[in-house]
Amino acid sequence: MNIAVIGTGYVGLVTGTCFAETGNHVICVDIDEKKVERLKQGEIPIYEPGLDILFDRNTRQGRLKFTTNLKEGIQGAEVIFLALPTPPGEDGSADLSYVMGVAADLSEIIDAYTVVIDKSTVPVGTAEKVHAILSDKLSEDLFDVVSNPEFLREGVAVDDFMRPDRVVVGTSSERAKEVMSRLYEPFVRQGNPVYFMDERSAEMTKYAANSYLATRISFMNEIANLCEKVGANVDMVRLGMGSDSRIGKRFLFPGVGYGGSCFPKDVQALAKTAAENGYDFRILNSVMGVNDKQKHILSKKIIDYYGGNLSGKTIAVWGLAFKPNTDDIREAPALTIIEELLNAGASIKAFDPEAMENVKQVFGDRIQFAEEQYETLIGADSLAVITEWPVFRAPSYKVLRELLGEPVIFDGRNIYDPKVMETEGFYYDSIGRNKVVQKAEA
Ligand SMILES: NC(=O)C1=CN([C@@H]2O[C@H](COP(=O)(O)OP(=O)(O)OC[C@H]3O[C@@H](n4cnc5c(N)ncnc54)[C@H](O)[C@@H]3O)[C@@H](O)[C@H]2O)C=CC1
Ligand SMILES: O=C(O)[C@H]1O[C@H](OP(=O)(O)OP(=O)(O)OC[C@H]2O[C@@H](n3ccc(=O)[nH]c3=O)[C@H](O)[C@@H]2O)[C@H](O)[C@@H](O)[C@@H]1O
Repeated sequence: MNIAVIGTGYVGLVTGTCFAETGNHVICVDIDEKKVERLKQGEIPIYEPGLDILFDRNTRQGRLKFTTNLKEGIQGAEVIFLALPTPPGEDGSADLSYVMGVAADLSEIIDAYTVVIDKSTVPVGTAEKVHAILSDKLSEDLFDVVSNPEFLREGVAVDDFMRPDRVVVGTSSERAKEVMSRLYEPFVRQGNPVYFMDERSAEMTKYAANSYLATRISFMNEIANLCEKVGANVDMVRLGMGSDSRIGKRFLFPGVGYGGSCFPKDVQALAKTAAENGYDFRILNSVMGVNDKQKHILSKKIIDYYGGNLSGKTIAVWGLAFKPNTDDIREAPALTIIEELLNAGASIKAFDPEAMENVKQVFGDRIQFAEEQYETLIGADSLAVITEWPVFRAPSYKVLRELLGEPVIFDGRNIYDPKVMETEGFYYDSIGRNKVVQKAEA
Protein backbone atom coordinates (compact mmCIF):
# COMPACT_ATOMS: atom_id res chain seq x y z
CA MET A 1 0.00 0.00 0.00
CA ASN A 2 1.13 3.58 -0.58
CA ILE A 3 1.00 5.50 2.67
CA ALA A 4 1.59 9.14 3.56
CA VAL A 5 2.33 10.15 7.16
CA ILE A 6 1.95 13.85 7.92
CA GLY A 7 4.04 14.90 10.91
CA THR A 8 7.30 13.04 11.45
CA GLY A 9 7.77 13.26 15.22
CA TYR A 10 7.87 10.46 17.80
CA VAL A 11 4.61 8.95 16.53
CA GLY A 12 4.85 9.77 12.82
CA LEU A 13 8.37 8.46 12.37
CA VAL A 14 7.69 5.22 14.24
CA THR A 15 4.37 4.76 12.38
CA GLY A 16 5.96 5.40 8.99
CA THR A 17 8.94 3.17 9.66
CA CYS A 18 6.85 0.27 10.98
CA PHE A 19 4.44 0.41 8.05
CA ALA A 20 7.42 0.41 5.66
CA GLU A 21 8.77 -2.61 7.54
CA THR A 22 5.60 -4.52 6.64
CA GLY A 23 6.19 -3.89 2.93
CA ASN A 24 4.29 -0.67 2.36
CA HIS A 25 5.69 2.34 0.54
CA VAL A 26 5.68 5.26 2.96
CA ILE A 27 6.34 8.95 2.48
CA CYS A 28 6.71 10.99 5.66
CA VAL A 29 5.91 14.68 5.38
CA ASP A 30 7.03 17.35 7.83
CA ILE A 31 7.13 21.15 7.71
CA ASP A 32 10.40 21.19 9.64
CA GLU A 33 12.94 21.48 6.82
CA LYS A 34 15.96 20.74 9.02
CA LYS A 35 14.32 17.59 10.35
CA VAL A 36 13.47 16.36 6.86
CA GLU A 37 17.00 17.11 5.65
CA ARG A 38 18.47 15.07 8.51
CA LEU A 39 16.09 12.20 7.81
CA LYS A 40 17.02 12.27 4.13
CA GLN A 41 20.68 12.03 5.17
CA GLY A 42 19.84 8.92 7.17
CA GLU A 43 19.93 10.63 10.56
CA ILE A 44 17.15 9.93 13.08
CA PRO A 45 16.35 13.12 15.01
CA ILE A 46 15.02 11.34 18.12
CA TYR A 47 16.36 8.59 20.38
CA GLU A 48 14.09 5.58 20.15
CA PRO A 49 15.64 2.15 20.77
CA GLY A 50 15.42 -0.25 17.84
CA LEU A 51 14.17 2.36 15.38
CA ASP A 52 17.54 2.72 13.67
CA ILE A 53 17.68 -0.83 12.30
CA LEU A 54 14.23 -0.61 10.73
CA PHE A 55 14.83 2.93 9.54
CA ASP A 56 18.11 1.99 7.83
CA ARG A 57 16.67 -1.08 6.15
CA ASN A 58 13.57 0.63 4.83
CA THR A 59 15.24 3.82 3.63
CA ARG A 60 17.97 1.74 1.93
CA GLN A 61 15.39 -0.44 0.21
CA GLY A 62 13.40 2.60 -0.91
CA ARG A 63 10.21 1.99 1.05
CA LEU A 64 10.62 4.96 3.41
CA LYS A 65 11.04 8.49 2.05
CA PHE A 66 10.78 12.04 3.37
CA THR A 67 9.60 15.35 2.01
CA THR A 68 8.44 18.77 3.10
CA ASN A 69 6.05 18.95 0.16
CA LEU A 70 2.55 17.83 1.16
CA LYS A 71 1.26 17.48 -2.41
CA GLU A 72 4.25 15.38 -3.43
CA GLY A 73 3.95 13.33 -0.20
CA ILE A 74 0.33 12.31 -0.69
CA GLN A 75 0.62 11.60 -4.42
CA GLY A 76 -0.82 8.11 -5.01
CA ALA A 77 -1.35 7.46 -1.29
CA GLU A 78 -4.25 5.18 -0.42
CA VAL A 79 -4.12 6.29 3.20
CA ILE A 80 -2.90 9.48 4.86
CA PHE A 81 -2.01 9.41 8.56
CA LEU A 82 -2.15 12.62 10.56
CA ALA A 83 0.50 12.36 13.30
CA LEU A 84 0.48 16.05 14.13
CA PRO A 85 0.96 17.80 17.47
CA THR A 86 -2.12 18.46 19.62
CA PRO A 87 -0.54 20.50 22.43
CA PRO A 88 -2.59 22.03 25.21
CA GLY A 89 -4.17 25.33 24.25
CA GLU A 90 -4.32 28.21 26.72
CA ASP A 91 -7.48 26.87 28.35
CA GLY A 92 -6.15 23.29 28.63
CA SER A 93 -8.14 21.90 25.70
CA ALA A 94 -6.23 20.27 22.84
CA ASP A 95 -5.02 22.73 20.23
CA LEU A 96 -6.40 21.38 16.96
CA SER A 97 -4.90 24.03 14.70
CA TYR A 98 -2.24 21.66 13.25
CA VAL A 99 -4.77 18.95 12.46
CA MET A 100 -7.34 21.36 11.04
CA GLY A 101 -4.71 23.25 9.06
CA VAL A 102 -3.47 20.10 7.35
CA ALA A 103 -7.07 18.93 6.76
CA ALA A 104 -7.74 22.21 4.96
CA ASP A 105 -4.58 21.77 2.86
CA LEU A 106 -5.60 18.19 2.01
CA SER A 107 -9.04 19.33 0.90
CA GLU A 108 -7.28 21.26 -1.87
CA ILE A 109 -5.15 18.42 -3.16
CA ILE A 110 -6.80 15.00 -2.67
CA ASP A 111 -7.85 13.84 -6.14
CA ALA A 112 -8.62 10.12 -5.71
CA TYR A 113 -10.26 8.04 -2.94
CA THR A 114 -8.12 8.32 0.19
CA VAL A 115 -8.60 7.29 3.81
CA VAL A 116 -7.54 10.16 6.06
CA ILE A 117 -6.57 8.63 9.39
CA ASP A 118 -6.20 10.64 12.53
CA LYS A 119 -3.46 9.20 14.71
CA SER A 120 -3.00 12.31 16.81
CA THR A 121 -4.74 12.33 20.18
CA VAL A 122 -7.78 14.52 19.59
CA PRO A 123 -10.98 15.34 21.47
CA VAL A 124 -14.25 13.60 20.76
CA GLY A 125 -15.85 15.05 17.66
CA THR A 126 -12.61 15.87 15.83
CA ALA A 127 -13.10 13.25 13.09
CA GLU A 128 -16.40 14.95 12.31
CA LYS A 129 -14.67 18.33 12.16
CA VAL A 130 -11.98 16.96 9.82
CA HIS A 131 -14.73 15.40 7.70
CA ALA A 132 -16.52 18.75 7.50
CA ILE A 133 -13.36 20.54 6.36
CA LEU A 134 -12.63 17.95 3.68
CA SER A 135 -16.21 17.86 2.43
CA ASP A 136 -16.10 21.61 1.97
CA LYS A 137 -13.95 21.09 -1.12
CA LEU A 138 -14.17 17.36 -1.91
CA SER A 139 -17.05 15.13 -2.94
CA GLU A 140 -17.93 12.48 -0.32
CA ASP A 141 -16.79 9.55 -2.49
CA LEU A 142 -13.21 10.87 -2.54
CA PHE A 143 -12.41 10.31 1.13
CA ASP A 144 -13.22 8.75 4.48
CA VAL A 145 -12.02 10.01 7.85
CA VAL A 146 -10.96 7.40 10.41
CA SER A 147 -9.94 7.77 14.03
CA ASN A 148 -7.05 5.44 14.83
CA PRO A 149 -5.52 6.53 18.14
CA GLU A 150 -1.99 5.43 18.94
CA PHE A 151 -1.06 3.69 22.20
CA LEU A 152 2.73 3.33 21.80
CA ARG A 153 5.04 4.32 24.64
CA GLU A 154 8.25 6.19 24.00
CA GLY A 155 11.30 4.08 24.70
CA VAL A 156 9.56 0.89 23.52
CA ALA A 157 7.68 2.48 20.65
CA VAL A 158 8.80 0.10 17.91
CA ASP A 159 7.83 -2.96 19.90
CA ASP A 160 4.52 -1.43 20.93
CA PHE A 161 3.75 -0.56 17.33
CA MET A 162 4.80 -3.88 15.83
CA ARG A 163 2.95 -5.90 18.49
CA PRO A 164 0.08 -3.74 19.73
CA ASP A 165 -2.10 -5.00 22.60
CA ARG A 166 -4.98 -3.86 20.42
CA VAL A 167 -5.71 -1.60 17.49
CA VAL A 168 -8.63 0.80 17.82
CA VAL A 169 -10.31 1.97 14.63
CA GLY A 170 -13.19 4.41 14.61
CA THR A 171 -15.09 4.52 11.34
CA SER A 172 -18.60 4.31 10.01
CA SER A 173 -17.42 3.45 6.47
CA GLU A 174 -17.23 -0.17 5.28
CA ARG A 175 -14.78 0.89 2.58
CA ALA A 176 -12.40 2.42 5.12
CA LYS A 177 -12.84 -0.59 7.39
CA GLU A 178 -11.57 -2.89 4.64
CA VAL A 179 -8.52 -0.67 4.07
CA MET A 180 -7.75 -0.52 7.80
CA SER A 181 -8.06 -4.30 8.18
CA ARG A 182 -5.62 -4.83 5.34
CA LEU A 183 -3.21 -2.26 6.77
CA TYR A 184 -3.09 -3.73 10.27
CA GLU A 185 -3.30 -7.41 9.36
CA PRO A 186 0.49 -7.98 9.67
CA PHE A 187 0.54 -6.45 13.16
CA VAL A 188 -2.17 -8.62 14.74
CA ARG A 189 -1.25 -12.04 13.42
CA GLN A 190 -0.89 -13.36 16.97
CA GLY A 191 -4.56 -12.68 17.55
CA ASN A 192 -4.48 -9.32 19.24
CA PRO A 193 -7.75 -7.60 18.45
CA VAL A 194 -8.60 -4.81 16.06
CA TYR A 195 -11.63 -3.12 17.59
CA PHE A 196 -13.86 -1.36 15.11
CA MET A 197 -16.15 1.24 16.62
CA ASP A 198 -17.61 4.63 15.88
CA GLU A 199 -15.27 7.60 15.62
CA ARG A 200 -16.36 9.24 18.89
CA SER A 201 -15.78 6.08 20.90
CA ALA A 202 -12.32 5.63 19.37
CA GLU A 203 -11.38 9.21 20.25
CA MET A 204 -12.69 8.72 23.78
CA THR A 205 -10.86 5.39 24.20
CA LYS A 206 -7.51 7.13 23.83
CA TYR A 207 -8.23 9.73 26.50
CA ALA A 208 -9.80 7.13 28.78
CA ALA A 209 -6.71 4.89 28.53
CA ASN A 210 -4.19 7.65 29.21
CA SER A 211 -6.27 9.18 31.97
CA TYR A 212 -6.78 5.83 33.68
CA LEU A 213 -3.04 5.10 33.60
CA ALA A 214 -2.32 8.57 34.98
CA THR A 215 -4.94 7.91 37.69
CA ARG A 216 -3.18 4.70 38.72
CA ILE A 217 0.10 6.57 39.03
CA SER A 218 -1.39 9.41 41.07
CA PHE A 219 -3.18 6.87 43.25
CA MET A 220 0.08 5.04 43.92
CA ASN A 221 1.86 8.29 44.62
CA GLU A 222 -0.75 9.07 47.27
CA ILE A 223 -0.39 5.56 48.72
CA ALA A 224 3.41 6.07 48.78
CA ASN A 225 3.12 9.39 50.57
CA LEU A 226 0.82 7.81 53.14
CA CYS A 227 3.19 4.84 53.51
CA GLU A 228 5.91 7.27 54.57
CA LYS A 229 3.65 8.72 57.24
CA VAL A 230 2.54 5.36 58.68
CA GLY A 231 5.88 3.54 58.31
CA ALA A 232 4.79 1.11 55.57
CA ASN A 233 6.89 0.15 52.54
CA VAL A 234 5.19 1.04 49.26
CA ASP A 235 7.25 -1.52 47.33
CA MET A 236 5.75 -4.33 49.34
CA VAL A 237 2.30 -2.76 49.16
CA ARG A 238 2.68 -2.51 45.36
CA LEU A 239 3.59 -6.18 45.08
CA GLY A 240 0.81 -7.20 47.42
CA MET A 241 -1.78 -5.21 45.48
CA GLY A 242 -0.51 -5.87 41.99
CA SER A 243 -0.59 -9.65 42.31
CA ASP A 244 -4.38 -9.43 42.37
CA SER A 245 -5.19 -10.15 38.73
CA ARG A 246 -8.01 -7.60 38.88
CA ILE A 247 -5.41 -4.92 39.61
CA GLY A 248 -2.34 -6.10 37.71
CA LYS A 249 1.35 -5.44 38.34
CA ARG A 250 2.07 -2.75 35.77
CA PHE A 251 1.92 1.01 36.15
CA LEU A 252 1.89 0.98 39.92
CA PHE A 253 5.32 2.51 40.45
CA PRO A 254 5.33 5.61 42.63
CA GLY A 255 7.89 8.28 41.86
CA VAL A 256 8.31 11.96 41.16
CA GLY A 257 5.09 12.31 39.17
CA TYR A 258 4.20 11.44 35.62
CA GLY A 259 5.66 13.55 32.83
CA GLY A 260 5.94 13.30 29.08
CA SER A 261 4.13 14.88 26.21
CA CYS A 262 0.88 13.00 26.74
CA PHE A 263 -0.37 12.16 30.23
CA PRO A 264 -0.24 15.78 31.47
CA LYS A 265 -1.89 17.20 28.35
CA ASP A 266 -4.40 14.41 27.84
CA VAL A 267 -5.71 14.35 31.41
CA GLN A 268 -6.10 18.11 31.19
CA ALA A 269 -7.85 17.90 27.81
CA LEU A 270 -10.29 15.22 29.02
CA ALA A 271 -11.14 17.32 32.07
CA LYS A 272 -11.75 20.22 29.71
CA THR A 273 -13.98 18.10 27.46
CA ALA A 274 -15.94 17.07 30.53
CA ALA A 275 -16.31 20.68 31.71
CA GLU A 276 -17.42 21.81 28.27
CA ASN A 277 -20.11 19.18 28.39
CA GLY A 278 -21.31 20.24 31.82
CA TYR A 279 -19.75 17.27 33.60
CA ASP A 280 -17.53 17.73 36.63
CA PHE A 281 -14.98 14.90 36.25
CA ARG A 282 -13.74 15.12 39.81
CA ILE A 283 -11.23 12.29 39.73
CA LEU A 284 -9.26 13.93 36.93
CA ASN A 285 -8.89 17.17 38.84
CA SER A 286 -7.44 15.21 41.76
CA VAL A 287 -5.14 13.23 39.46
CA MET A 288 -3.67 16.48 38.14
CA GLY A 289 -3.43 18.06 41.60
CA VAL A 290 -1.66 15.03 43.03
CA ASN A 291 0.77 14.95 40.14
CA ASP A 292 1.64 18.63 40.45
CA LYS A 293 2.39 18.08 44.12
CA GLN A 294 4.38 14.91 43.48
CA LYS A 295 6.76 16.72 41.17
CA HIS A 296 7.96 18.70 44.22
CA ILE A 297 8.38 15.76 46.59
CA LEU A 298 12.03 15.03 45.88
CA SER A 299 13.23 18.64 45.86
CA LYS A 300 11.39 19.16 49.16
CA LYS A 301 13.20 16.18 50.70
CA ILE A 302 16.54 17.58 49.54
CA ILE A 303 15.82 21.15 50.64
CA ASP A 304 14.57 19.94 54.05
CA TYR A 305 17.70 17.82 54.49
CA TYR A 306 19.84 20.94 54.10
CA GLY A 307 17.61 23.01 56.41
CA GLY A 308 16.09 25.09 53.62
CA ASN A 309 19.27 26.59 52.22
CA LEU A 310 21.35 24.99 49.49
CA SER A 311 23.85 27.82 48.99
CA GLY A 312 27.27 26.32 48.50
CA LYS A 313 25.80 22.85 47.96
CA THR A 314 26.18 20.90 44.74
CA ILE A 315 23.66 18.22 43.92
CA ALA A 316 24.57 15.49 41.43
CA VAL A 317 21.56 14.55 39.32
CA TRP A 318 21.19 11.21 37.57
CA GLY A 319 18.47 11.14 34.93
CA LEU A 320 16.72 14.02 33.16
CA ALA A 321 14.38 12.47 30.57
CA PHE A 322 10.74 12.05 31.65
CA LYS A 323 11.35 8.29 31.69
CA PRO A 324 14.20 5.95 30.71
CA ASN A 325 15.12 5.04 27.13
CA THR A 326 14.07 8.33 25.59
CA ASP A 327 15.62 11.75 25.01
CA ASP A 328 12.20 13.38 25.50
CA ILE A 329 12.07 15.96 28.29
CA ARG A 330 8.57 17.31 27.68
CA GLU A 331 7.00 17.88 31.14
CA ALA A 332 9.89 15.94 32.69
CA PRO A 333 9.80 16.07 36.51
CA ALA A 334 13.58 16.67 36.43
CA LEU A 335 12.99 20.16 35.04
CA THR A 336 10.76 21.11 37.99
CA ILE A 337 13.09 19.53 40.54
CA ILE A 338 16.23 21.19 39.17
CA GLU A 339 14.53 24.60 38.97
CA GLU A 340 13.55 24.31 42.64
CA LEU A 341 17.02 23.25 43.72
CA LEU A 342 18.54 26.15 41.79
CA ASN A 343 16.07 28.53 43.43
CA ALA A 344 17.15 27.21 46.82
CA GLY A 345 20.75 28.13 45.96
CA ALA A 346 22.16 24.77 44.82
CA SER A 347 24.56 24.10 41.99
CA ILE A 348 23.64 21.15 39.78
CA LYS A 349 25.86 18.63 38.00
CA ALA A 350 23.69 16.43 35.81
CA PHE A 351 23.98 13.35 33.63
CA ASP A 352 21.47 11.60 31.41
CA PRO A 353 22.39 8.98 28.82
CA GLU A 354 20.32 10.62 26.04
CA ALA A 355 18.49 13.77 27.12
CA MET A 356 21.31 16.22 27.91
CA GLU A 357 21.21 18.06 24.59
CA ASN A 358 17.51 18.81 25.09
CA VAL A 359 18.04 19.90 28.69
CA LYS A 360 20.84 22.26 27.61
CA GLN A 361 18.24 24.12 25.55
CA VAL A 362 16.25 24.72 28.76
CA PHE A 363 18.92 25.50 31.36
CA GLY A 364 21.86 26.61 29.22
CA ASP A 365 24.85 27.16 31.50
CA ARG A 366 22.73 27.43 34.64
CA ILE A 367 23.64 23.81 35.33
CA GLN A 368 26.71 21.70 34.57
CA PHE A 369 26.62 18.52 32.54
CA ALA A 370 28.89 15.50 32.91
CA GLU A 371 30.11 13.05 30.28
CA GLU A 372 29.18 10.07 32.40
CA GLN A 373 27.38 9.40 35.66
CA TYR A 374 30.30 9.23 38.10
CA GLU A 375 31.73 12.54 36.91
CA THR A 376 28.64 14.28 38.38
CA LEU A 377 29.75 13.15 41.83
CA ILE A 378 33.07 14.97 41.79
CA GLY A 379 32.64 17.95 44.12
CA ALA A 380 28.96 17.10 44.72
CA ASP A 381 27.51 16.96 48.23
CA SER A 382 24.78 14.42 47.52
CA LEU A 383 23.09 12.51 44.70
CA ALA A 384 19.52 12.76 43.42
CA VAL A 385 18.23 10.00 41.12
CA ILE A 386 15.34 11.30 39.03
CA THR A 387 15.00 8.91 36.08
CA GLU A 388 15.48 5.16 36.46
CA TRP A 389 17.81 4.47 33.53
CA PRO A 390 19.14 0.89 33.80
CA VAL A 391 22.72 2.18 33.97
CA PHE A 392 22.00 3.76 37.37
CA ARG A 393 20.61 0.61 38.93
CA ALA A 394 23.77 -1.12 40.09
CA PRO A 395 26.33 1.58 40.86
CA SER A 396 29.64 1.14 42.62
CA TYR A 397 28.81 2.15 46.18
CA LYS A 398 32.51 2.42 46.90
CA VAL A 399 32.96 5.06 44.19
CA LEU A 400 29.81 6.85 45.35
CA ARG A 401 31.16 7.01 48.90
CA GLU A 402 34.57 8.14 47.74
CA LEU A 403 33.36 10.91 45.44
CA LEU A 404 30.33 12.37 47.21
CA GLY A 405 30.92 15.00 49.89
CA GLU A 406 28.58 13.03 52.13
CA PRO A 407 27.15 9.54 51.50
CA VAL A 408 23.65 10.85 50.85
CA ILE A 409 21.24 9.67 48.14
CA PHE A 410 17.76 10.93 47.32
CA ASP A 411 16.03 8.40 45.10
CA GLY A 412 12.94 9.57 43.21
CA ARG A 413 12.33 6.15 41.63
CA ASN A 414 13.06 3.63 44.40
CA ILE A 415 15.77 1.89 42.40
CA TYR A 416 17.94 0.99 45.38
CA ASP A 417 17.25 -1.38 48.23
CA PRO A 418 17.10 0.44 51.59
CA LYS A 419 18.74 -2.57 53.30
CA VAL A 420 21.71 -2.35 50.95
CA MET A 421 21.88 1.38 51.51
CA GLU A 422 22.01 0.79 55.25
CA THR A 423 24.76 -1.80 54.94
CA GLU A 424 26.71 0.42 52.57
CA GLY A 425 26.47 3.33 54.99
CA PHE A 426 24.28 5.78 53.11
CA TYR A 427 21.68 8.25 54.24
CA TYR A 428 18.95 7.27 51.83
CA ASP A 429 15.57 8.83 51.22
CA SER A 430 13.19 7.45 48.59
CA ILE A 431 9.46 7.52 47.83
CA GLY A 432 7.03 5.79 50.17
CA ARG A 433 9.61 3.90 52.21
CA ASN A 434 11.27 4.56 55.54
CA LYS A 435 14.34 6.77 55.34
CA VAL A 436 17.69 5.15 56.04
CA VAL A 437 19.07 7.67 58.50
CA GLN A 438 22.69 7.16 59.30
CA LYS A 439 25.92 8.80 58.44
CA ALA A 440 28.96 6.81 57.46
CA GLU A 441 32.27 7.84 58.85
CA ALA A 442 33.74 10.53 56.65
N1 LIG B 1 4.76 10.86 21.76
C1 LIG B 1 4.04 9.78 22.04
O1 LIG B 1 4.52 8.85 22.69
C2 LIG B 1 2.62 9.66 21.60
C3 LIG B 1 1.94 10.73 21.02
N2 LIG B 1 0.64 10.61 20.63
C4 LIG B 1 -0.05 11.73 19.98
O2 LIG B 1 0.45 11.82 18.64
C5 LIG B 1 0.50 13.19 18.22
C6 LIG B 1 1.92 13.54 17.78
O3 LIG B 1 2.77 13.42 18.90
P1 LIG B 1 4.36 13.41 18.75
O4 LIG B 1 4.76 12.54 17.63
O5 LIG B 1 4.90 13.16 20.10
O6 LIG B 1 4.62 14.94 18.34
P2 LIG B 1 5.99 15.58 17.82
O7 LIG B 1 5.95 16.99 18.25
O8 LIG B 1 7.15 14.72 18.18
O9 LIG B 1 5.84 15.52 16.22
C7 LIG B 1 4.94 16.26 15.48
C8 LIG B 1 5.57 16.61 14.13
O10 LIG B 1 4.60 17.27 13.32
C9 LIG B 1 5.28 18.25 12.54
N3 LIG B 1 4.33 19.21 12.00
C10 LIG B 1 3.75 20.26 12.61
N4 LIG B 1 2.92 20.89 11.74
C11 LIG B 1 3.00 20.23 10.57
C12 LIG B 1 2.39 20.42 9.30
N5 LIG B 1 1.53 21.40 9.07
N6 LIG B 1 2.72 19.55 8.31
C13 LIG B 1 3.60 18.55 8.52
N7 LIG B 1 4.20 18.33 9.71
C14 LIG B 1 3.90 19.16 10.71
C15 LIG B 1 6.29 18.81 13.52
O11 LIG B 1 7.33 19.49 12.83
C16 LIG B 1 6.76 17.54 14.23
O12 LIG B 1 7.87 16.98 13.57
C17 LIG B 1 -0.03 14.00 19.41
O13 LIG B 1 -1.40 14.19 19.26
C18 LIG B 1 0.23 13.08 20.59
O14 LIG B 1 -0.67 13.33 21.65
C19 LIG B 1 -0.03 9.43 20.76
C20 LIG B 1 0.60 8.32 21.29
C21 LIG B 1 1.97 8.34 21.75
O1 LIG C 1 -0.37 8.94 24.47
C1 LIG C 1 0.83 8.80 24.64
O2 LIG C 1 1.68 9.61 24.29
C2 LIG C 1 1.37 7.62 25.36
O3 LIG C 1 1.45 8.01 26.75
C3 LIG C 1 2.03 7.00 27.59
O4 LIG C 1 3.35 6.67 27.15
P1 LIG C 1 4.64 7.56 27.51
O5 LIG C 1 4.21 8.94 27.89
O6 LIG C 1 5.58 7.38 26.38
O7 LIG C 1 5.32 6.87 28.77
P2 LIG C 1 4.82 5.99 30.00
O8 LIG C 1 5.65 4.81 30.08
O9 LIG C 1 3.36 5.81 30.00
O10 LIG C 1 5.21 6.95 31.22
C4 LIG C 1 4.57 8.19 31.40
C5 LIG C 1 5.01 8.80 32.72
O11 LIG C 1 4.48 8.07 33.81
C6 LIG C 1 5.52 7.72 34.73
N1 LIG C 1 5.19 6.42 35.34
C7 LIG C 1 4.86 5.35 34.57
C8 LIG C 1 4.53 4.15 35.15
C9 LIG C 1 4.52 4.02 36.55
O12 LIG C 1 4.22 2.96 37.14
N2 LIG C 1 4.86 5.11 37.29
C10 LIG C 1 5.18 6.31 36.73
O13 LIG C 1 5.48 7.29 37.45
C11 LIG C 1 6.78 7.66 33.89
O14 LIG C 1 7.92 7.85 34.67
C12 LIG C 1 6.53 8.81 32.92
O15 LIG C 1 6.92 10.04 33.50
C13 LIG C 1 1.17 5.73 27.50
O16 LIG C 1 1.77 4.70 28.29
C14 LIG C 1 1.06 5.26 26.04
O17 LIG C 1 0.19 4.14 25.98
C15 LIG C 1 0.48 6.41 25.22
O18 LIG C 1 0.40 6.05 23.86
